[in-house]
Amino acid sequence: MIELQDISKSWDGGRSFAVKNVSLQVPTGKVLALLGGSGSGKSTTVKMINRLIEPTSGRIWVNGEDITQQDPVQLRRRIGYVFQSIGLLPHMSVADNVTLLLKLEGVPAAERNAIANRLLDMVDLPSATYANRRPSELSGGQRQRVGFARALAAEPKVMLLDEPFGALDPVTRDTLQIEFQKIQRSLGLTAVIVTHDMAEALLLADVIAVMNEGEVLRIGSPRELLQNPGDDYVARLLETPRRHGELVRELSA
Ligand SMILES: Nc1ncnc2c1ncn2[C@@H]1O[C@H](COP(=O)(O)OP(=O)(O)OP(=O)(O)O)[C@@H](O)[C@H]1O
Repeated sequence: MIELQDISKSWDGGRSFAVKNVSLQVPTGKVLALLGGSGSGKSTTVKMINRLIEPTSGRIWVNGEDITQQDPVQLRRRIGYVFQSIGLLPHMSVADNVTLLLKLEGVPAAERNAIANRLLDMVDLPSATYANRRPSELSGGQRQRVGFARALAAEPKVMLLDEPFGALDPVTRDTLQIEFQKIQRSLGLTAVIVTHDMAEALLLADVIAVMNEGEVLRIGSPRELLQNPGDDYVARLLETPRRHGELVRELSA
């Protein structure tokens, strides 16, 4: 469904690379986590999939189509995009934020309201309470849910999520991770999720690609990485969730 072939991005004419020779495949209905430290090239990689950034070289296909052949605006309407700062419009109601793109496409108001209500209920923001609020009247976690609902409004088959849970407290993050997983599975979404949190990648992803300095160091399922990190850096990233898991198990024994 999503394929990156030998993708590179340089901002300075080839002297250094934000992303270097990255090749990845995400099968239909699966979740790929791009995991790595700050500046490792995760966001740049994900933004090349919806053409917010153009690669210096390499090719990308989404659903069998070369994305360079597609109009970027049309492409972005078909790909859900959730990011940490969310970008809700403050003067609009929650419902209008969710269906903004549909309004631009000329969908009538009554239909938009019905869609907004259904999506808000889906992300556990009961529409009777939340549809008419302004974004400033929501908590950070609730705003992130609106961001999800908005990304789902165009019924995308592909979803890109850039650190969607990064700014949330651990309990809210956990709840939203589980809800995302439920929605992703029930809609059969193909997703790429950027994270620096190994525990999140282990929990949510079918495949994890570990990035460092613009390159993919290791690709594998959570089980494959746990059984064989294959690299010192990957092993170090796995240490924290492993230690936490063991500690909790010991304490509850
Ligand atoms: N517009 C830009 N111009 C020049 N360099 C850039 C630009 N955007 C990103 N970079 C550089 O590209 C590299 C990769 O950045 P990127 O945002 O992809 O990293 P990241 O892994 O997503 O990091 P973080 O977790 O901190 O968001 C960094 O060294 C960054 O400084």
